[in-house]
Amino acid sequence: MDPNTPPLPRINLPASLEHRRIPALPPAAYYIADFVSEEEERAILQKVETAPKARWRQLTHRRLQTWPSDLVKSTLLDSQPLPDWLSQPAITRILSIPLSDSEPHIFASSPHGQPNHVLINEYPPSAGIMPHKDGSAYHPTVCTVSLGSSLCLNLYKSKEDGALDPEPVWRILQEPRSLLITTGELYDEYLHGIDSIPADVNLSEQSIANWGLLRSPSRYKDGRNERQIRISLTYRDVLKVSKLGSKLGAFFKRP
Ligand SMILES: O=C(O)CCC(=O)C(=O)O
Ligand SMILES: [Fe+2]
Repeated sequence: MDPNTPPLPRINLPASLEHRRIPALPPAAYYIADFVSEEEERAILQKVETAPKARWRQLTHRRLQTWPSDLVKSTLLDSQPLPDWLSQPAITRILSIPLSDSEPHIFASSPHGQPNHVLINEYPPSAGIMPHKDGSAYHPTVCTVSLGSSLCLNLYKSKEDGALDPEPVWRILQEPRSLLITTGELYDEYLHGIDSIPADVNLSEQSIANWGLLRSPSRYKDGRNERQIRISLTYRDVLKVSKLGSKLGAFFKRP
């Protein structure tokens, strides 16, 4: 190849999110299989892995980091911006995709016009997360970048009596380097969770809501996904930001 030929753009984003809407789901969820390149994935994983030890919070089966900091009473103490490696390329790319031909990007109607908080979860192969809702601290738009391994996110509905129906209503397969965006009813009315199992099974066009948008559906034609370590980056806009944060920052300082 001519050494002067510029490298081909590795990421082809859709012209709008509408092109990547998951049609089987209530309004609205979007899935972009190739959201970051392999090179970008490696660079982000390296940053996550080499973060200072004090950044990690160890739970029983998984560990997590919060950037720029933990919430205090559902409030983000506005002491530091997100580091570059979390805003580039992910936030820039999210903001560059219009919702539709006639609408701006998905955070245009959120209080800060973009995500201001990132939760990083690391799941060993058999780890998951109990069904839950994300609560009222955030604007109801969740952007999840998956790295390292595929797994299924389950969506559940509460029964009339408020109890959880243990059978998921839908399953979404998240491949490495993908972006999943969930909004609206999916945020307010449904719960989401990840099974604590070493492999996702019974994967098929019938059982996986975003099958038609997967990068490599043929990889799962035996219906199985053996899990490896998966890292997820969850981008959200925290509604309440305290300017006091910069003054209190010293008390909540993170390395
Ligand atoms: O890792 C994921 O995809 C989900 C994480 C999640 O639901 C949360 O941290 O609230
Ligand atoms: Fe969640």
